[in-house]
Amino acid sequence: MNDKERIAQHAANQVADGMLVGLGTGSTANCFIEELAQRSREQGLKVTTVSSSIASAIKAQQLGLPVLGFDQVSHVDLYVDGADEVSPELTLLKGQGADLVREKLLATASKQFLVLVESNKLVERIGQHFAIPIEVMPFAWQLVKKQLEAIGGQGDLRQNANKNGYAISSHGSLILDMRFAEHIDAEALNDILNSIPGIVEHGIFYALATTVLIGVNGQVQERQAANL
Ligand SMILES: O=C(CO)[C@H](O)[C@H](O)COP(=O)(O)O
Repeated sequence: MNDKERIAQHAANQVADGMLVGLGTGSTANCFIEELAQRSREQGLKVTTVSSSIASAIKAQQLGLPVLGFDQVSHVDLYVDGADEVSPELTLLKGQGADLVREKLLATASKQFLVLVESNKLVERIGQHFAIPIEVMPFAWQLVKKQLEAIGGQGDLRQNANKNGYAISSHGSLILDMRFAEHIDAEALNDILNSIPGIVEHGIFYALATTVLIGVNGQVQERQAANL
């Protein structure tokens, strides 16, 4: 079992009977979906799920997990997802996929948000390895980009996988991948991005994670948010 599978199994073991579980998106979230389905099959664990993406919903359904539509849920007990970067204060960078809106909705609505990462995702500051993904209304991208450049942002629209057009999010938005100067910290940037009209959502998840499970050299380390 590798570190990713180990943290996924650890997370699946924290799911209790009757929970409504939010499913994340990406390779780590996929491992968690597999582990959860296995517990449901082999131990009779009864759960309902809601998914942050169509890809994860299909995977969960194929493995026999019940998946509710997003508009059918009014609460979520536990949301489990990966991340691209995790800072020492447990701020996250997410969104290398294109499902930020649902991911942030689940992170905000859940009683607990459990984040699963291998140790290479730990960073000193958000934006250290990746640009910040910013979903924008298609008609607003130039105006938003100009405002981001005014605070020192540099970047451009994300290309699609074939590099023959622009990437489109699950909700039809364009994605600006922007880098910012080191002196703008994640909290300040989060506030700025939340306040610019035309931005649908962005990849900084500030003060949302309740617990981070870190897979490192065959061990699982657990970090709890300071405000708990
Ligand atoms: O935020 C995400 C998708 O929008 C993913 O959770 C993040 O990109 C990590 O993916 P992986 O588990 O494949 O490394």
